[in-house]
Amino acid sequence: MTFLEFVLLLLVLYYVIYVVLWIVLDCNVALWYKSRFGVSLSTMRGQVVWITGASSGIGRALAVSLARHGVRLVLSARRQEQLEQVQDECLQVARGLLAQKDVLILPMDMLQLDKHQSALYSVLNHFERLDVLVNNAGRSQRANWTDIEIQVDRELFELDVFAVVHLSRLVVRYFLEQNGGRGHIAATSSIAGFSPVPFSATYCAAKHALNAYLMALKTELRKLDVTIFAPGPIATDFLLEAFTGAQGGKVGQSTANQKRLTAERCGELFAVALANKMDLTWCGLFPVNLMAYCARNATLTKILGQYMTEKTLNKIREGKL
Ligand SMILES: NC(=O)c1ccc[n+]([C@@H]2O[C@H](COP(=O)([O-])OP(=O)(O)OC[C@H]3O[C@@H](n4cnc5c(N)ncnc54)[C@H](O)[C@@H]3O)[C@@H](O)[C@H]2O)c1
Repeated sequence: MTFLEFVLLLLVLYYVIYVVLWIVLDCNVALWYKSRFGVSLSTMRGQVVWITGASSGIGRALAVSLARHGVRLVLSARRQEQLEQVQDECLQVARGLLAQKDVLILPMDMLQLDKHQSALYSVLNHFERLDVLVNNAGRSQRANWTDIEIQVDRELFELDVFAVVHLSRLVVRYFLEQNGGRGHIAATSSIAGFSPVPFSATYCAAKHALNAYLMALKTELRKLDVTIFAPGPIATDFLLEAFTGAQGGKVGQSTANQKRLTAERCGELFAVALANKMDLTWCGLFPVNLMAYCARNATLTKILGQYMTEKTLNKIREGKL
């Protein structure tokens, strides 16, 4: 065998192994590797992590994963009662690593931008520090592109983009002015944030915009850690509250019996991404993971676009394939 043939063989082997990993793993290879051999979550013990949208789904699962390792938490969402339940769950799994004062409940509506500053003061008064902000609160969408009212585009962007950017700016200023420029901003984006899917045009655009805002932040402030965590379909109740195309509309559907990654697994992987300060990671069951890889590669995206019909894409994201 010539040297060239040997190199080609290695290249083919490399791709074969990678494709197999894309099929069997439920997240990107780097995240899977960090979950096994990366920095342990216990290195975050004592840090203060503020999670928005912590009352249910991914936010709740992330809070529980972090609490297990003694990470101090600020839990924000609109519903106090649900936040109290998450607080109880966190204290239970922490098994003595956390006391009640270590899990602060801070109810807030992300859309009330004028309350963001006082919410940040409350966090700092309570803990005297903040290490990580996780922008997780958000709503999805199901609607035909042509039917979406412009008010819906605006409302979705208000919550999924502008509220996140506003709160993040305040926290980044705190990092710059009182923390030597060090700190960590994270957000729950979506695979739809780099690989558009049908019937969620505003949502796809919002998550793309969010990614761009955060990537731009990282280019300006290199000392800052920025994590974009992009899940595929996850088994949460997010479709109950998801936007439609009509103003005031909600999809009101359950995701029960759909093929989706569990919120618990998603929360664990998100926690690993934070502990390892990863910049862009994603998770999802086959074929979502494979699609995410293709979307990151322009040539593969073109090929995928030619063979995936809108029906197939929709089946995948609705957990029916
Ligand atoms: N479930 C999925 O398949 C999936 C996939 C990719 C990305 N995501 C993203 O994950 C994040 C969490 O969604 P989820 O699936 O856990 O759904 P969820 O509905 O269980 O959680 C959404 C959270 O955001 C909060 N929230 C909504 N509007 C708010 C407001 N105005 N102010 C404060 N909090 C508000 C809710 O109370 C809840 O705590 C969202 O940003 C969503 O876009 C979800």
